[in-house]
Amino acid sequence: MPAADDAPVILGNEPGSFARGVLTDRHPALIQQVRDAFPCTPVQHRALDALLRSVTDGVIEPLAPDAHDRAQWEIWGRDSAGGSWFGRSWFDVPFLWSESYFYRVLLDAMGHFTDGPWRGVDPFAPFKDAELRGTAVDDELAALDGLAGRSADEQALALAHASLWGNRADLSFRIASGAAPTDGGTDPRLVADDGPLLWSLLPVGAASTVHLIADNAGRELIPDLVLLDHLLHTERASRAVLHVKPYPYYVSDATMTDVIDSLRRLGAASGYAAEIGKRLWSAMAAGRLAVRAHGFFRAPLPYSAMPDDLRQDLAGATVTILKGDLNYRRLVGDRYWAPTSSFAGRTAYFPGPVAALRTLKSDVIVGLDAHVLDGLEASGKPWRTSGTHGLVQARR
Ligand SMILES: O=P(O)(O)OC[C@@]1(O)O[C@H](CO)[C@@H](O)[C@@H]1O
Repeated sequence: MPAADDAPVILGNEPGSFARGVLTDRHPALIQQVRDAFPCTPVQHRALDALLRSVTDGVIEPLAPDAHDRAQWEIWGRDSAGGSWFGRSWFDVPFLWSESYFYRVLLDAMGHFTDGPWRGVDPFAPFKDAELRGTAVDDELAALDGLAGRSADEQALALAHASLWGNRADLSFRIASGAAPTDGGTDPRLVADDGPLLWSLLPVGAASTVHLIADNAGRELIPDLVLLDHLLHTERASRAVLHVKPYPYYVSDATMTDVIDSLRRLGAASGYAAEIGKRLWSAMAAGRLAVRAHGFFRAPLPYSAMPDDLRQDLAGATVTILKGDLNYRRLVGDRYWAPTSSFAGRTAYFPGPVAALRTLKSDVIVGLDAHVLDGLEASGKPWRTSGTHGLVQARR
């Protein structure tokens, strides 16, 4: 796998690849799940049928002429040779692009952008709600009580790991379980751990501003919020900015509605979770915690293409933390990089110090030590895509 900038872009057409499996299996299954979760109208059923036909046998169609963002997607759909992804097979265009566009068309099929009763309805809300109301979240919130008596450093480590593994919807605040070592020991599931560098970027009392680019709602967003509360409460940060998606995206990606739901869930809990909920509520009122939903967060593009206003905003961060797999793909570029190529090199364009907390769920990976890579490859297991491994990577 090449280290150079011309590393192959991940497409969906390689037989047996993870990307192809997402297009052939996950997208049709998701259409069915959405169909089953809502009392769909004939118009919606027809639109979902059309999307299913398109993703299985057809080509990528442009948005309707009156779609509010048609012109934007036409620009985003240009290839580097001046052609267009529209009219091509879903399998033959960049995976990042086809996945993003799939979600855009799915929202259209459900009438999300059309005047009428379905405008603004989140097609993924039933799944998000079920997760947020589930007993697993009760248990995870109750487990926060066990953290209250620990040192600030132990809490920081446990909460960062909870945020990381929350990306697998497998968060664990339970330091007693040994899942997330708090003694400075290494978590064997981490393929890279720049935790010490991350903490060195946020010394106590330095009036830092931390930005966090969120990923999923529910069992990931709650630990993300708890982590931000910790950074504010312990004065590792004096301001926090949470970036969410401007509309529902990638099944469970967090929107402002999800932030509100999570804050209400924390506030309605008991014990330490409720205390955290109250602090976050006050931090919002005081402007110490801000939420933003820039349109670029739903773009089918890497962050190297971010617009100037977002670049300037992130340039004001002491450190920007990116959560999850998709943000990682967009951070380093959705390509088959050499796994040992440098994380700092791949992210040099980013407008300030940056950190990634991610469980591995797709083929993209950089910044591995050669011996770590050898061990992973020797395991014979699908370590890149199974969500069994995670990473903390950072650069100043
Ligand atoms: O960003 P997340 O939530 O960690 O994961 C998103 C993701 O793993 O799910 C897709 C498969 O459905 C991948 O293509 C994509 O990267």
